Amino acid sequence: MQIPKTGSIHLSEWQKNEFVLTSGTCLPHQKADVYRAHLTQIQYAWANSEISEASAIHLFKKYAEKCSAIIDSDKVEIGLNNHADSILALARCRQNDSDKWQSSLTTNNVLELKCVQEMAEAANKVQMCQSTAKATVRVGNGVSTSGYSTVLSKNIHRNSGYTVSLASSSNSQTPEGCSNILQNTMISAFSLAKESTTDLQQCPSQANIAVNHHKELKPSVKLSTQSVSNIFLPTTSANLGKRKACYTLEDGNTDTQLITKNQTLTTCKSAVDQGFKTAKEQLMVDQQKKNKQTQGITGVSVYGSSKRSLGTARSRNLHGKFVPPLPKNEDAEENRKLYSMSANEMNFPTDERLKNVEPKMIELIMSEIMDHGPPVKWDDIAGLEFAKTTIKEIVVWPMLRPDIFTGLRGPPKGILLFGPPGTGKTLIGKCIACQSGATFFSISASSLTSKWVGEGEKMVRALFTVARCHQPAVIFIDEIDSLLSQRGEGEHESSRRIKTEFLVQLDGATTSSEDRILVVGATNRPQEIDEAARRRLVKRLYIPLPEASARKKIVISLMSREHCTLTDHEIDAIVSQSEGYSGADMTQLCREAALGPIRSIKVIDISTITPDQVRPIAYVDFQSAFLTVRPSVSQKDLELYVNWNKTFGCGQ
Ligand SMILES: Nc1ncnc2c1ncn2[C@@H]1O[C@H](COP(=O)(O)OP(=O)(O)OP(=O)(O)O)[C@@H](O)[C@H]1O
Repeated sequence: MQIPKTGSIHLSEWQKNEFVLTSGTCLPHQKADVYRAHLTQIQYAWANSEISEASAIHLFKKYAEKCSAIIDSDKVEIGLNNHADSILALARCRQNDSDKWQSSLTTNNVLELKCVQEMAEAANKVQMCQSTAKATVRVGNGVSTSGYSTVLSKNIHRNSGYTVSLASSSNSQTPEGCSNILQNTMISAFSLAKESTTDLQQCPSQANIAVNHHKELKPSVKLSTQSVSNIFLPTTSANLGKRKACYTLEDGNTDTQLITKNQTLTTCKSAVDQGFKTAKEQLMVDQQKKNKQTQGITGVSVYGSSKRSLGTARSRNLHGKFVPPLPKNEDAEENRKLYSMSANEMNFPTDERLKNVEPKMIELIMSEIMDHGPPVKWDDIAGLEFAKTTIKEIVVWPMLRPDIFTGLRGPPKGILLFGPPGTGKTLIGKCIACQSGATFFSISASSLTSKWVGEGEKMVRALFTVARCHQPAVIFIDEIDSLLSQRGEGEHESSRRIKTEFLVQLDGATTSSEDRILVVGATNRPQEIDEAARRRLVKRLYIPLPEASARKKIVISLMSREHCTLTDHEIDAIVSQSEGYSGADMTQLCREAALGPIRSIKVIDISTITPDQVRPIAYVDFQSAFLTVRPSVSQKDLELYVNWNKTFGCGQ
């Protein structure tokens, strides 16, 4: 064994202690005392340059670890930690009496505590028996620097539930001397604590009291609920000139900075810290680790916290950029994997409401039904002025200002957009979501009945549940007629169940004033929707074919992004020629015309031609396009819409 040889490490004392250790009859607390004494001696020796820095670090670490192993061990035979456990258990029992308990202890009234006053008195007594040595004690958030302080803290904690550190400055009055006096103080502190639940409750948070008994200073007491007192051992008076360190620990600074000649104690401290942790410190470290883990996982969570993050992401301002709830980049695969894991596997806090929903369904809804496309502005929708104005008034404003649109002004929970295909119903649904800051879920009703055979009903339930978690939300159901068609003889059982579930969910959204969910149904066959469903979709808006002005707007808008030579006159000619075309037809017409210049390139040149060599789109290309792109809506169908609008529609 490596034994320091000279000076303040008294060889005889060291050997005597070693003998106690190896006697075989040594009790845990005696062993701990021996190690503590060793630690003290090592520090003295180092402070007086009697041993090298390297030796000091090595020895300090070694004995600090040994000491800690005894103090922190919960085993009755070899450890001392059981007392603390008993106190904590006792405290917990008391705590159960009142969950709402709050400590009455404050930094001001703690000075009036009997135990604190007694401790101050004890400090004075210790001071009397001190030599001229000096000690500096600082209270901080840092971990204990010396095994010695920890041992003292432990002793006191065992008895009182308080963590108290005493700075002893004497090399002759090593901890035993001080702790004897402190024992009495702490016993009374504990008695005091026992008398009051309040005081016992203080145990977990541990009032840390540090007594500064610097000779020239009056004893002072500091208390901080989360701090661990620190103590730095002093030098002897005989070696003041050789004193190595000015030890400083700032309150609240866990990265202790010890200003020493060679930063020695810092090294020493970190060496000690690595192996020497009190039970409380270990608990705090473990707790922090746990918290970090939870936060880390929550960071990628889509549910639970995501409810907030999605909410934030979507609560953009009116013209803010649409932020998709899921990143559409290489992380998508990662997210996909995460969603496919069950909530339990992921071990993150899920939204309570999602607990009964199959993770598989949540994944589908998040990845396939929740829309992540580019934002749509009202201006992107050509024409349809009446529908747009109505929707802004009855849906978007109420969603933006639910505080004003209350009671009778409350928004409808379901609207129906009906009209010929390709007239912008989906665009409107998306625009409502974007402009009202809502999450947009878009699903085709036919996929509910065909894609998730046997599971459509569950899917409807899951969809509304997820939407509820991401409010405000717009659920757009295309081809809603296939979901809500009138009941007939041949109606399949599963379709009937889906429909029932949908109506139940819609009713739920309607009756709950807190839910900010809007169902937008779109159909080309409004006449097939049954009465019950029609009644629930209170606002039924006709989305007709685009008028001339709207068609012109579509052409101009699409051509503005291309290299084209269309004159105003030519555009007007295209508009008049496209009477009866839907918005989608107009788009298709423009696409077809845009291919004209490419078609005029010789096949042999297609691989070498540069983009600027491709000629601009011209009127002639539209003439050709009209030959292949025909209107998709028949006059007969149009009449049907107009009639249905007259009967059930809410428009002009
Ligand atoms: N009013 C419009 N303004 C601008 N573009 C439009 C308009 N109507 C349709 N379009 C174009 O047609 C495409 C299809 O429109 P959308 O999907 O909204 O029609 P829809 O009425 O939902 O059709 P469907 O009934 O077949 O589902 C749009 O992407 C857009 O390019």
